[in-house]
Amino acid sequence: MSGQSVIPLSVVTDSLKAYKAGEKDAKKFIVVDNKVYEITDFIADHPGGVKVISTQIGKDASDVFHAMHPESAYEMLANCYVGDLGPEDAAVPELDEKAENSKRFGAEVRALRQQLEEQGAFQGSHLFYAYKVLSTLAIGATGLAMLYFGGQSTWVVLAAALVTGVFWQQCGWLAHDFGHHQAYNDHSANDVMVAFLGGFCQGFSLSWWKNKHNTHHASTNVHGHDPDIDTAPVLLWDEMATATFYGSLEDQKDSTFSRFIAEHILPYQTRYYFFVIGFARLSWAIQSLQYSFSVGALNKSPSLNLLERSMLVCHWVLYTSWTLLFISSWTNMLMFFVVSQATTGYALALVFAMNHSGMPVLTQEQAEKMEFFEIQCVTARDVSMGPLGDWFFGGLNYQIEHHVFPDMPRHNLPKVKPQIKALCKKYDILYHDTSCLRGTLEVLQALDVVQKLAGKLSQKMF
Ligand code: HEM
Repeated sequence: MSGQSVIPLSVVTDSLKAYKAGEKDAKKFIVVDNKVYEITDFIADHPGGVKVISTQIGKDASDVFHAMHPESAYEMLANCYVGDLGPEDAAVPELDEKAENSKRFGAEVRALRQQLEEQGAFQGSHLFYAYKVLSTLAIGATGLAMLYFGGQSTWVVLAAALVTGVFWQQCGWLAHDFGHHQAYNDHSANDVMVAFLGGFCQGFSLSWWKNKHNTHHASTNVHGHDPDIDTAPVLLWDEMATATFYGSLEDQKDSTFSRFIAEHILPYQTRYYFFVIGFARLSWAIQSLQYSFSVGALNKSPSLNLLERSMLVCHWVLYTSWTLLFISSWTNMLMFFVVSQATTGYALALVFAMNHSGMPVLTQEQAEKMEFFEIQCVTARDVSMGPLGDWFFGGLNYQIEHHVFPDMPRHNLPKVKPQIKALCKKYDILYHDTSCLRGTLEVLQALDVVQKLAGKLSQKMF
């Protein structure tokens, strides 16, 4: 189609309505920089996965598109071009005061991104990442050496399990950075690093992680869309999820297990929260294996598939053989397994909970009226800490800045913090920056509010 075609905005928004109504054959469109792209056939082949691109059907995907794609994707995007929005649609004239404010905020953040790009703030420091990779591998080597030389002593095995747990956690943060392409401009170089650090060292699948995590970034804390807040029936994080979960039970009269959880477990979730997060690492590692060996690589590349799967297999083979070879008794082997898995579970989950739990959860309708950048600011929590805290959190305590600029290298996030904070202040947009203790209390408070609601719903239902 010629570049002169004008597509009414209603064509795009109607595709969202049709998608929500479950009309599978309806055409699907997105807008990027006031240009309309038809993605109906492309969705299934999207190299970033079906799930994440689907979050943007019928919407203006400009900011999220710019944040997640290399130059090569723009050439592909051009193939889907069908026309421009009309000038009246591009201007979006009838906005209420709140939406207008959000729009102006978004425009300033976009301008800031441009300015920061020109200053090189999105170029990862190779020295920083070399240091991070080597120092993290040194932690892993220390754990291994402890097992090798002291596998007969229960105390040394215990210490080695704690060190291994911290090693996996730090590998997770580094894989996260590479997964967002923070270190290299070449995306495949970053992906190889994720396969090594995330797959081989930590036991998590690159594609599983990207599918889940990028969808989380594209629809942060949006009810029904963000996979990170969909943790039922283990934990419920907000009232909407609670109402949905209990509501769904009415239609499933035969779901004895879910009904048991709803009646006897969830109304006590604050009490068992600290117990259950100890299993987080094991659960994610199992999900990784299931995803990698059933769904496979996101972009369907056989070589990436092979790389991912062999990294995961090597991880488990080496972990098991070193446990069997270096630890002298079965009880110490069991202890090593439990403590190493649980340490990573706690070290990852406590940080994740602090990132978004207890922050506003949005309905799809609320999110549609907000700029991408506003959603990112209001749904994330920054935690102010010293260098040790920054290390433990892997820089994710600058969660607001990370969500506004996911591809910005970790080492530059503290530098842009004052700028994002000032913009939020200027536009009266929530910017929540707190201490580690306060953040933890907020997470527990959120769990408690939901626990009480679960109790009430359970009393009504059973
Ligand atoms: C016609 C529209 C689109 C085209 C042509 C396109 C193209 C691509 C391409 C080529 C890649 C691989 C990039 C790489 O080499 O790393 C990719 C990855 C990705 N895309 Fe898209 N994309 C489109 C729409 C979207 C939309 C609307 C989203 C919304 C969130 C999205 C999110 C992603 C994500 C998260 C990745 C994974 C990036 C990674 O490897 O980490 N894409 N896309």
